[in-house]
Amino acid sequence: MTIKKLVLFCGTFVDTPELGTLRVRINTTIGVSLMIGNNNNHKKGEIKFIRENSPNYDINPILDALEYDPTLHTSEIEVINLQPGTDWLNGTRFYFPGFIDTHCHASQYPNSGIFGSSTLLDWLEKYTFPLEASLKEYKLAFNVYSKAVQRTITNGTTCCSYYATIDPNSTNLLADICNRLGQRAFIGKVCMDRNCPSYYKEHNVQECMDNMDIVLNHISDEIQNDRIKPIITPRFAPTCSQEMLTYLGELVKKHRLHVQTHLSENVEEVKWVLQLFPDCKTYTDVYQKFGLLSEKTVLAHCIHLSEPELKVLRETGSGVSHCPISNSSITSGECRVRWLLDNGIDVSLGTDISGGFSSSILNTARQAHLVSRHVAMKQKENKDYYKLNVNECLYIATMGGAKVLDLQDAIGSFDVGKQFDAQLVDLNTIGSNVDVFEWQLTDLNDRNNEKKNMELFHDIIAKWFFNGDRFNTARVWVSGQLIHSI
Ligand SMILES: O=c1[nH]c(=O)c2nc[nH]c2[nH]1
Ligand SMILES: [Zn+2]
Repeated sequence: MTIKKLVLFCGTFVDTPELGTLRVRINTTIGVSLMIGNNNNHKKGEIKFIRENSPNYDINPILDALEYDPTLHTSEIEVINLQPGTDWLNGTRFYFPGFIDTHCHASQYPNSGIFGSSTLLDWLEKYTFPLEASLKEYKLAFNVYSKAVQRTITNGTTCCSYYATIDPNSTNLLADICNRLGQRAFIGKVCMDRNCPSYYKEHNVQECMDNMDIVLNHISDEIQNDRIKPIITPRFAPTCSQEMLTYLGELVKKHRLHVQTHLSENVEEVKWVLQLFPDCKTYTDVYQKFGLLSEKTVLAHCIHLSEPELKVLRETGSGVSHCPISNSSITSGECRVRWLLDNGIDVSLGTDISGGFSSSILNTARQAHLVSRHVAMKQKENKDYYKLNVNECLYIATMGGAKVLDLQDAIGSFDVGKQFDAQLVDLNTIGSNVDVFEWQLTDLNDRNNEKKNMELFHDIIAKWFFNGDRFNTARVWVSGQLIHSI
Protein backbone atom coordinates (compact mmCIF):
# COMPACT_ATOMS: atom_id res chain seq x y z
CA MET A 1 0.00 0.00 0.00
CA THR A 2 1.20 3.49 -0.76
CA ILE A 3 0.44 6.19 1.76
CA LYS A 4 0.23 9.49 -0.04
CA LYS A 5 0.65 12.85 1.55
CA LEU A 6 0.97 16.00 -0.48
CA VAL A 7 2.37 19.12 1.17
CA LEU A 8 1.54 22.43 -0.48
CA PHE A 9 3.93 25.39 -0.36
CA CYS A 10 2.35 28.64 -1.46
CA GLY A 11 3.89 32.01 -2.33
CA THR A 12 6.59 33.51 -4.54
CA PHE A 13 9.31 31.17 -5.81
CA VAL A 14 12.62 32.46 -7.15
CA ASP A 15 15.41 30.37 -8.65
CA THR A 16 18.17 30.44 -11.27
CA PRO A 17 17.67 27.48 -13.61
CA GLU A 18 20.18 28.86 -16.14
CA LEU A 19 23.34 30.90 -15.68
CA GLY A 20 22.32 34.56 -15.37
CA THR A 21 18.55 34.01 -15.36
CA LEU A 22 16.41 34.84 -12.35
CA ARG A 23 13.10 32.98 -12.63
CA VAL A 24 10.31 34.51 -10.57
CA ARG A 25 7.00 32.69 -10.15
CA ILE A 26 4.28 34.46 -8.18
CA ASN A 27 0.95 33.33 -6.76
CA THR A 28 2.30 29.84 -6.99
CA THR A 29 1.49 26.53 -5.32
CA ILE A 30 4.09 23.76 -5.25
CA GLY A 31 2.95 20.26 -4.27
CA VAL A 32 5.54 18.02 -2.61
CA SER A 33 5.05 14.33 -1.83
CA LEU A 34 5.97 13.42 1.69
CA MET A 35 5.22 9.80 2.51
CA ILE A 36 6.78 6.92 0.73
CA GLY A 37 5.08 3.66 -0.04
CA ASN A 38 5.95 0.70 -2.20
CA ASN A 39 5.01 2.64 -5.29
CA ASN A 40 8.26 4.14 -6.52
CA ASN A 41 6.39 6.81 -8.45
CA HIS A 42 5.71 8.54 -5.18
CA LYS A 43 9.15 9.51 -3.98
CA LYS A 44 9.61 11.28 -0.69
CA GLY A 45 10.19 15.02 -0.91
CA GLU A 46 9.70 15.22 -4.67
CA ILE A 47 8.03 18.19 -6.33
CA LYS A 48 4.90 16.76 -7.94
CA PHE A 49 3.34 19.84 -9.46
CA ILE A 50 3.93 23.57 -9.80
CA ARG A 51 0.86 25.72 -10.34
CA GLU A 52 1.98 29.20 -11.31
CA ASN A 53 -0.39 32.20 -11.23
CA SER A 54 -2.92 30.23 -9.27
CA PRO A 55 -6.15 31.99 -8.31
CA ASN A 56 -6.25 29.70 -5.26
CA TYR A 57 -2.74 29.89 -3.86
CA ASP A 58 -3.49 31.96 -0.77
CA ILE A 59 -7.22 31.25 -0.43
CA ASN A 60 -7.70 27.58 -1.09
CA PRO A 61 -4.59 25.93 -2.53
CA ILE A 62 -6.20 22.54 -2.00
CA LEU A 63 -8.01 23.24 -5.27
CA ASP A 64 -4.60 23.30 -7.00
CA ALA A 65 -3.81 19.89 -5.52
CA LEU A 66 -7.15 18.51 -6.69
CA GLU A 67 -6.54 19.89 -10.16
CA TYR A 68 -3.26 17.92 -10.15
CA ASP A 69 -4.86 14.74 -8.78
CA PRO A 70 -8.66 14.68 -8.37
CA THR A 71 -8.48 11.36 -6.50
CA LEU A 72 -6.72 12.96 -3.52
CA HIS A 73 -8.61 13.03 -0.25
CA THR A 74 -8.31 16.29 1.72
CA SER A 75 -6.82 14.35 4.63
CA GLU A 76 -3.90 13.55 2.35
CA ILE A 77 -3.13 17.24 1.77
CA GLU A 78 -1.28 19.57 4.11
CA VAL A 79 -0.99 23.29 3.41
CA ILE A 80 2.09 25.26 4.48
CA ASN A 81 0.63 28.70 4.11
CA LEU A 82 3.06 30.97 5.90
CA GLN A 83 1.68 34.35 6.82
CA PRO A 84 -0.37 35.02 3.71
CA GLY A 85 -0.20 38.68 2.81
CA THR A 86 1.45 41.33 0.76
CA ASP A 87 5.08 40.40 1.53
CA TRP A 88 4.94 37.63 -1.10
CA LEU A 89 4.18 40.28 -3.70
CA ASN A 90 6.17 43.30 -2.50
CA GLY A 91 9.41 41.34 -2.91
CA THR A 92 10.39 40.89 0.73
CA ARG A 93 9.49 37.23 1.15
CA PHE A 94 10.20 34.39 -1.25
CA TYR A 95 11.26 30.78 -1.48
CA PHE A 96 14.73 30.18 -2.90
CA PRO A 97 16.52 26.85 -3.53
CA GLY A 98 18.72 25.73 -0.65
CA PHE A 99 22.36 26.69 -1.06
CA ILE A 100 24.86 24.03 -2.09
CA ASP A 101 28.32 24.15 -0.52
CA THR A 102 30.62 21.91 -2.53
CA HIS A 103 33.72 22.24 -0.35
CA CYS A 104 33.70 22.46 3.44
CA HIS A 105 36.13 21.02 6.00
CA ALA A 106 33.75 20.48 8.94
CA SER A 107 36.73 19.34 10.99
CA GLN A 108 38.39 22.75 10.67
CA TYR A 109 35.38 24.74 11.89
CA PRO A 110 36.96 25.84 15.22
CA ASN A 111 39.68 27.60 13.21
CA SER A 112 37.27 29.80 11.19
CA GLY A 113 38.95 33.19 11.11
CA ILE A 114 42.26 31.92 12.45
CA PHE A 115 44.87 31.96 9.70
CA GLY A 116 47.14 34.94 10.46
CA SER A 117 49.22 35.75 7.43
CA SER A 118 49.90 32.15 6.44
CA THR A 119 49.77 30.66 2.97
CA LEU A 120 48.62 27.15 2.10
CA LEU A 121 51.58 24.95 2.98
CA ASP A 122 52.53 26.63 6.28
CA TRP A 123 48.83 27.07 7.13
CA LEU A 124 48.37 23.29 6.90
CA GLU A 125 51.29 22.60 9.25
CA LYS A 126 50.57 25.34 11.76
CA TYR A 127 46.78 25.43 12.05
CA THR A 128 45.13 22.59 10.20
CA PHE A 129 46.85 19.26 10.85
CA PRO A 130 46.94 19.68 14.66
CA LEU A 131 43.23 20.55 14.82
CA GLU A 132 42.14 17.72 12.53
CA ALA A 133 44.27 15.21 14.47
CA SER A 134 42.63 16.26 17.73
CA LEU A 135 39.18 15.22 16.50
CA LYS A 136 40.03 11.58 17.13
CA GLU A 137 38.55 12.32 20.55
CA TYR A 138 34.82 11.51 20.31
CA LYS A 139 33.39 14.25 22.53
CA LEU A 140 35.43 16.94 20.85
CA ALA A 141 34.46 15.68 17.39
CA PHE A 142 30.80 15.56 18.38
CA ASN A 143 30.87 19.15 19.56
CA VAL A 144 32.78 20.47 16.54
CA TYR A 145 30.78 18.60 13.90
CA SER A 146 27.41 19.44 15.47
CA LYS A 147 28.23 23.15 15.50
CA ALA A 148 29.82 23.10 12.04
CA VAL A 149 26.84 21.42 10.39
CA GLN A 150 24.27 23.48 12.27
CA ARG A 151 26.03 26.67 11.12
CA THR A 152 25.73 25.71 7.47
CA ILE A 153 22.06 24.83 7.88
CA THR A 154 21.13 28.08 9.61
CA ASN A 155 22.76 29.87 6.69
CA GLY A 156 20.49 28.10 4.22
CA THR A 157 22.76 25.29 3.03
CA THR A 158 20.69 22.20 2.25
CA CYS A 159 23.48 20.18 0.62
CA CYS A 160 27.12 20.16 1.59
CA SER A 161 30.19 18.20 0.56
CA TYR A 162 32.29 17.72 3.68
CA TYR A 163 35.82 16.73 4.52
CA ALA A 164 36.09 15.07 7.95
CA THR A 165 39.54 13.80 9.06
CA ILE A 166 41.60 10.67 8.44
CA ASP A 167 39.86 8.97 11.38
CA PRO A 168 37.02 6.66 10.22
CA ASN A 169 35.06 6.78 13.46
CA SER A 170 34.88 10.53 13.62
CA THR A 171 34.04 10.55 9.90
CA ASN A 172 31.11 8.25 10.66
CA LEU A 173 30.09 10.59 13.44
CA LEU A 174 29.92 13.47 10.95
CA ALA A 175 27.69 11.32 8.70
CA ASP A 176 25.43 10.51 11.68
CA ILE A 177 25.14 14.17 12.62
CA CYS A 178 24.20 15.25 9.07
CA ASN A 179 21.67 12.42 8.97
CA ARG A 180 20.16 13.44 12.30
CA LEU A 181 20.04 17.15 11.42
CA GLY A 182 18.43 16.34 8.06
CA GLN A 183 20.98 17.89 5.73
CA ARG A 184 21.84 16.35 2.37
CA ALA A 185 25.55 15.58 2.59
CA PHE A 186 28.58 14.02 0.98
CA ILE A 187 30.92 12.67 3.62
CA GLY A 188 34.63 12.36 2.91
CA LYS A 189 37.17 10.58 5.05
CA VAL A 190 40.45 12.36 4.32
CA CYS A 191 43.05 10.01 2.80
CA MET A 192 46.76 10.87 3.12
CA ASP A 193 49.88 8.84 3.69
CA ARG A 194 52.89 11.03 2.99
CA ASN A 195 54.25 14.54 3.42
CA CYS A 196 52.22 14.96 6.56
CA PRO A 197 53.17 14.81 10.26
CA SER A 198 53.67 11.37 11.82
CA TYR A 199 50.92 12.16 14.34
CA TYR A 200 48.42 12.67 11.52
CA LYS A 201 48.85 10.24 8.65
CA GLU A 202 47.79 6.82 7.45
CA HIS A 203 50.95 4.74 7.65
CA ASN A 204 50.29 2.54 4.66
CA VAL A 205 47.65 1.88 2.02
CA GLN A 206 46.24 -1.07 3.95
CA GLU A 207 45.39 1.28 6.82
CA CYS A 208 43.60 3.56 4.36
CA MET A 209 41.70 0.58 2.90
CA ASP A 210 40.58 -0.60 6.34
CA ASN A 211 39.49 2.92 7.26
CA MET A 212 37.56 3.33 4.01
CA ASP A 213 35.76 0.02 4.59
CA ILE A 214 34.59 1.25 7.98
CA VAL A 215 33.18 4.44 6.47
CA LEU A 216 31.63 2.92 3.34
CA ASN A 217 29.97 0.15 5.35
CA HIS A 218 28.63 2.56 7.92
CA ILE A 219 27.04 4.81 5.32
CA SER A 220 25.58 2.00 3.24
CA ASP A 221 24.52 -0.40 6.01
CA GLU A 222 23.89 1.71 9.11
CA ILE A 223 22.71 5.05 7.76
CA GLN A 224 20.88 3.75 4.69
CA ASN A 225 19.69 7.14 3.60
CA ASP A 226 19.92 8.37 0.00
CA ARG A 227 20.65 11.86 1.28
CA ILE A 228 23.95 10.82 2.89
CA LYS A 229 26.56 9.68 0.38
CA PRO A 230 30.24 8.84 0.67
CA ILE A 231 32.77 10.84 -1.34
CA ILE A 232 36.32 9.63 -1.96
CA THR A 233 38.68 12.25 -0.59
CA PRO A 234 42.40 12.12 -1.33
CA ARG A 235 43.44 15.28 0.52
CA PHE A 236 45.56 16.55 -2.39
CA ALA A 237 48.24 15.03 -4.60
CA PRO A 238 51.24 15.98 -2.40
CA THR A 239 49.97 13.99 0.60
CA CYS A 240 49.00 10.84 -1.33
CA SER A 241 51.37 8.11 -2.50
CA GLN A 242 51.00 6.58 -5.95
CA GLU A 243 49.81 3.36 -4.25
CA MET A 244 47.10 5.22 -2.38
CA LEU A 245 45.92 7.06 -5.50
CA THR A 246 45.86 3.74 -7.40
CA TYR A 247 43.69 2.14 -4.70
CA LEU A 248 41.33 5.12 -4.52
CA GLY A 249 40.98 5.24 -8.32
CA GLU A 250 40.04 1.55 -8.37
CA LEU A 251 37.54 2.03 -5.57
CA VAL A 252 35.90 4.91 -7.45
CA LYS A 253 35.68 2.86 -10.64
CA LYS A 254 34.25 -0.20 -8.88
CA HIS A 255 31.42 1.65 -7.09
CA ARG A 256 31.05 4.71 -9.36
CA LEU A 257 31.70 6.99 -6.42
CA HIS A 258 32.01 10.74 -6.07
CA VAL A 259 35.48 12.23 -5.59
CA GLN A 260 36.64 15.48 -4.02
CA THR A 261 40.11 16.93 -3.72
CA HIS A 262 42.12 20.13 -4.10
CA LEU A 263 43.65 21.25 -7.38
CA SER A 264 45.99 24.07 -8.30
CA GLU A 265 45.38 26.28 -5.30
CA ASN A 266 48.81 27.73 -4.68
CA VAL A 267 51.83 28.35 -6.92
CA GLU A 268 54.28 26.58 -4.57
CA GLU A 269 51.90 23.62 -4.33
CA VAL A 270 51.76 23.31 -8.13
CA LYS A 271 55.57 23.28 -8.38
CA TRP A 272 55.76 20.67 -5.62
CA VAL A 273 53.29 18.36 -7.36
CA LEU A 274 55.33 18.45 -10.58
CA GLN A 275 58.42 17.41 -8.58
CA LEU A 276 56.56 14.60 -6.81
CA PHE A 277 54.99 13.24 -10.00
CA PRO A 278 57.69 13.77 -12.64
CA ASP A 279 55.90 11.60 -15.20
CA CYS A 280 52.88 13.91 -15.18
CA LYS A 281 52.92 17.03 -17.34
CA THR A 282 50.45 18.93 -15.18
CA TYR A 283 48.84 18.81 -11.73
CA THR A 284 45.52 17.80 -13.34
CA ASP A 285 47.25 14.91 -15.13
CA VAL A 286 47.99 13.35 -11.73
CA TYR A 287 44.31 12.94 -10.90
CA GLN A 288 43.50 11.85 -14.42
CA LYS A 289 46.25 9.24 -14.43
CA PHE A 290 44.72 7.55 -11.38
CA GLY A 291 41.15 7.60 -12.70
CA LEU A 292 39.88 10.20 -10.27
CA LEU A 293 38.27 12.57 -12.76
CA SER A 294 34.65 12.19 -13.85
CA GLU A 295 31.38 14.10 -13.81
CA LYS A 296 31.22 13.09 -10.13
CA THR A 297 34.47 14.87 -9.24
CA VAL A 298 34.63 18.14 -7.31
CA LEU A 299 37.92 20.03 -7.61
CA ALA A 300 38.43 22.85 -5.14
CA HIS A 301 40.17 26.09 -6.15
CA CYS A 302 41.52 25.52 -9.71
CA ILE A 303 43.24 28.90 -9.70
CA HIS A 304 46.46 28.32 -11.65
CA LEU A 305 45.22 26.00 -14.39
CA SER A 306 46.69 25.93 -17.90
CA GLU A 307 44.69 25.55 -21.14
CA PRO A 308 45.54 21.82 -21.48
CA GLU A 309 44.28 21.23 -17.93
CA LEU A 310 41.07 23.04 -18.75
CA LYS A 311 40.58 20.65 -21.65
CA VAL A 312 41.01 17.63 -19.36
CA LEU A 313 38.42 19.01 -16.94
CA ARG A 314 35.97 19.57 -19.77
CA GLU A 315 36.51 16.15 -21.32
CA THR A 316 36.14 14.31 -18.03
CA GLY A 317 33.14 16.44 -16.91
CA SER A 318 34.87 17.34 -13.64
CA GLY A 319 33.46 20.35 -11.78
CA VAL A 320 35.07 23.18 -9.86
CA SER A 321 34.38 24.43 -6.35
CA HIS A 322 35.30 28.10 -6.31
CA CYS A 323 36.28 29.21 -2.80
CA PRO A 324 36.78 32.97 -2.99
CA ILE A 325 36.95 33.66 0.75
CA SER A 326 39.61 31.02 1.28
CA ASN A 327 41.58 32.11 -1.79
CA SER A 328 41.69 35.70 -0.56
CA SER A 329 42.35 34.81 3.08
CA ILE A 330 45.34 32.56 2.55
CA THR A 331 46.38 34.57 -0.51
CA SER A 332 46.22 31.73 -2.99
CA GLY A 333 45.06 33.79 -5.97
CA GLU A 334 41.94 34.51 -7.99
CA CYS A 335 39.99 31.81 -9.78
CA ARG A 336 39.01 32.92 -13.31
CA VAL A 337 35.40 31.84 -13.10
CA ARG A 338 34.29 33.42 -16.38
CA TRP A 339 37.09 31.61 -18.20
CA LEU A 340 35.98 28.29 -16.68
CA LEU A 341 32.31 28.85 -17.45
CA ASP A 342 32.97 29.95 -21.01
CA ASN A 343 35.01 26.80 -21.55
CA GLY A 344 32.13 24.58 -20.54
CA ILE A 345 33.26 23.77 -16.99
CA ASP A 346 30.63 23.55 -14.24
CA VAL A 347 31.42 25.93 -11.38
CA SER A 348 30.00 25.91 -7.86
CA LEU A 349 30.84 27.56 -4.55
CA GLY A 350 32.66 26.28 -1.49
CA THR A 351 33.00 27.93 1.90
CA ASP A 352 36.24 25.96 2.38
CA ILE A 353 36.03 26.28 6.14
CA SER A 354 38.57 27.11 7.56
CA GLY A 355 40.70 28.42 4.72
CA GLY A 356 37.50 30.44 4.35
CA PHE A 357 36.14 32.05 7.49
CA SER A 358 32.41 32.02 6.78
CA SER A 359 29.95 29.09 6.80
CA SER A 360 27.56 31.10 4.64
CA ILE A 361 27.26 30.43 0.92
CA LEU A 362 25.47 33.78 0.55
CA ASN A 363 28.56 35.46 1.95
CA THR A 364 30.77 33.28 -0.26
CA ALA A 365 28.68 34.22 -3.32
CA ARG A 366 29.15 37.94 -2.67
CA GLN A 367 32.90 37.41 -2.32
CA ALA A 368 32.83 35.54 -5.65
CA HIS A 369 31.21 38.66 -7.07
CA LEU A 370 34.04 40.82 -5.70
CA VAL A 371 36.85 38.45 -6.71
CA SER A 372 35.50 38.49 -10.26
CA ARG A 373 35.98 42.26 -10.17
CA HIS A 374 39.61 41.79 -9.15
CA VAL A 375 40.05 39.42 -12.09
CA ALA A 376 38.42 42.08 -14.30
CA MET A 377 40.70 44.86 -13.04
CA LYS A 378 43.77 42.84 -14.04
CA GLN A 379 42.66 42.56 -17.67
CA LYS A 380 44.04 44.90 -20.32
CA GLU A 381 40.75 45.05 -22.21
CA ASN A 382 37.16 43.88 -22.04
CA LYS A 383 37.20 44.20 -18.25
CA ASP A 384 33.42 44.09 -17.78
CA TYR A 385 33.23 40.70 -19.41
CA TYR A 386 35.00 39.04 -16.46
CA LYS A 387 32.58 40.43 -13.87
CA LEU A 388 30.01 38.00 -12.51
CA ASN A 389 26.62 39.53 -11.82
CA VAL A 390 24.29 38.80 -8.91
CA ASN A 391 22.18 36.29 -10.82
CA GLU A 392 25.26 34.42 -12.00
CA CYS A 393 26.59 34.20 -8.44
CA LEU A 394 23.23 32.93 -7.19
CA TYR A 395 23.29 30.34 -9.98
CA ILE A 396 26.69 28.97 -8.96
CA ALA A 397 25.46 28.95 -5.33
CA THR A 398 22.56 26.63 -6.24
CA MET A 399 22.22 25.09 -9.70
CA GLY A 400 25.98 25.20 -10.29
CA GLY A 401 26.48 23.18 -7.11
CA ALA A 402 23.88 20.65 -8.21
CA LYS A 403 25.70 20.17 -11.52
CA VAL A 404 29.12 19.85 -9.94
CA LEU A 405 27.76 17.14 -7.61
CA ASP A 406 26.03 15.43 -10.55
CA LEU A 407 22.68 16.10 -8.87
CA GLN A 408 21.29 18.42 -11.54
CA ASP A 409 18.19 16.25 -11.91
CA ALA A 410 17.52 16.22 -8.17
CA ILE A 411 18.26 19.64 -6.66
CA GLY A 412 19.32 23.23 -7.45
CA SER A 413 16.05 24.67 -8.74
CA PHE A 414 12.29 24.31 -8.34
CA ASP A 415 11.19 21.89 -11.06
CA VAL A 416 8.79 18.98 -11.17
CA GLY A 417 10.62 15.76 -10.34
CA LYS A 418 13.27 17.47 -8.19
CA GLN A 419 13.51 17.33 -4.43
CA PHE A 420 12.08 20.23 -2.46
CA ASP A 421 15.34 21.56 -0.94
CA ALA A 422 14.48 25.13 -0.14
CA GLN A 423 14.91 28.14 2.09
CA LEU A 424 12.36 30.77 2.93
CA VAL A 425 13.98 34.18 2.58
CA ASP A 426 12.32 36.90 4.65
CA LEU A 427 13.71 40.42 4.70
CA ASN A 428 11.33 41.56 7.47
CA THR A 429 12.56 39.33 10.28
CA ILE A 430 13.66 40.71 13.62
CA GLY A 431 17.40 41.31 13.35
CA SER A 432 17.36 41.54 9.56
CA ASN A 433 20.34 43.40 8.16
CA VAL A 434 18.40 44.39 5.04
CA ASP A 435 16.38 47.63 5.09
CA VAL A 436 13.99 47.89 2.18
CA PHE A 437 12.43 51.35 1.96
CA GLU A 438 8.86 51.90 0.89
CA TRP A 439 9.77 53.25 -2.55
CA GLN A 440 11.96 50.21 -3.13
CA LEU A 441 9.08 47.76 -2.74
CA THR A 442 7.72 46.14 -5.87
CA ASP A 443 4.24 44.97 -6.83
CA LEU A 444 4.71 41.68 -8.57
CA ASN A 445 0.97 41.44 -9.18
CA ASP A 446 0.83 44.63 -11.21
CA ARG A 447 1.00 43.25 -14.74
CA ASN A 448 0.60 46.72 -16.29
CA ASN A 449 4.03 47.76 -15.06
CA GLU A 450 5.77 44.43 -15.25
CA LYS A 451 9.14 45.73 -16.44
CA LYS A 452 9.42 48.36 -13.72
CA ASN A 453 8.26 45.95 -11.02
CA MET A 454 10.72 43.29 -12.10
CA GLU A 455 13.54 45.86 -12.00
CA LEU A 456 12.52 46.77 -8.46
CA PHE A 457 12.50 43.10 -7.51
CA HIS A 458 15.99 42.57 -8.97
CA ASP A 459 17.16 45.47 -6.79
CA ILE A 460 15.64 43.80 -3.71
CA ILE A 461 17.39 40.55 -4.61
CA ALA A 462 20.65 42.50 -4.89
CA LYS A 463 20.05 44.06 -1.46
CA TRP A 464 19.56 40.57 0.00
CA PHE A 465 22.60 39.27 -1.88
CA PHE A 466 24.92 41.94 -0.52
CA ASN A 467 23.45 42.58 2.93
CA GLY A 468 21.48 39.47 3.87
CA ASP A 469 22.52 36.96 6.47
CA ARG A 470 21.16 34.05 8.48
CA PHE A 471 18.49 36.27 10.06
CA ASN A 472 16.84 36.29 6.65
CA THR A 473 16.91 32.51 6.37
CA ALA A 474 13.57 32.05 8.07
CA ARG A 475 13.11 28.34 7.34
CA VAL A 476 15.00 25.55 5.64
CA TRP A 477 13.66 22.32 4.13
CA VAL A 478 15.42 19.26 2.74
CA SER A 479 13.29 16.82 0.73
CA GLY A 480 10.24 18.70 1.97
CA GLN A 481 11.17 18.20 5.64
CA LEU A 482 11.59 21.30 7.78
CA ILE A 483 15.11 21.24 9.27
CA HIS A 484 15.46 24.81 10.52
CA SER A 485 13.19 27.63 11.58
CA ILE A 486 13.95 30.97 13.27
O1 LIG B 1 41.98 24.85 1.24
C1 LIG B 1 42.59 23.84 1.56
N1 LIG B 1 42.31 23.22 2.72
C2 LIG B 1 42.90 22.08 3.11
O2 LIG B 1 42.61 21.54 4.18
C3 LIG B 1 43.87 21.57 2.22
N2 LIG B 1 44.65 20.47 2.25
C4 LIG B 1 45.36 20.48 1.13
N3 LIG B 1 45.09 21.55 0.38
C5 LIG B 1 44.16 22.24 1.04
N4 LIG B 1 43.52 23.37 0.72
ZN1 LIG C 1 39.81 22.79 1.21
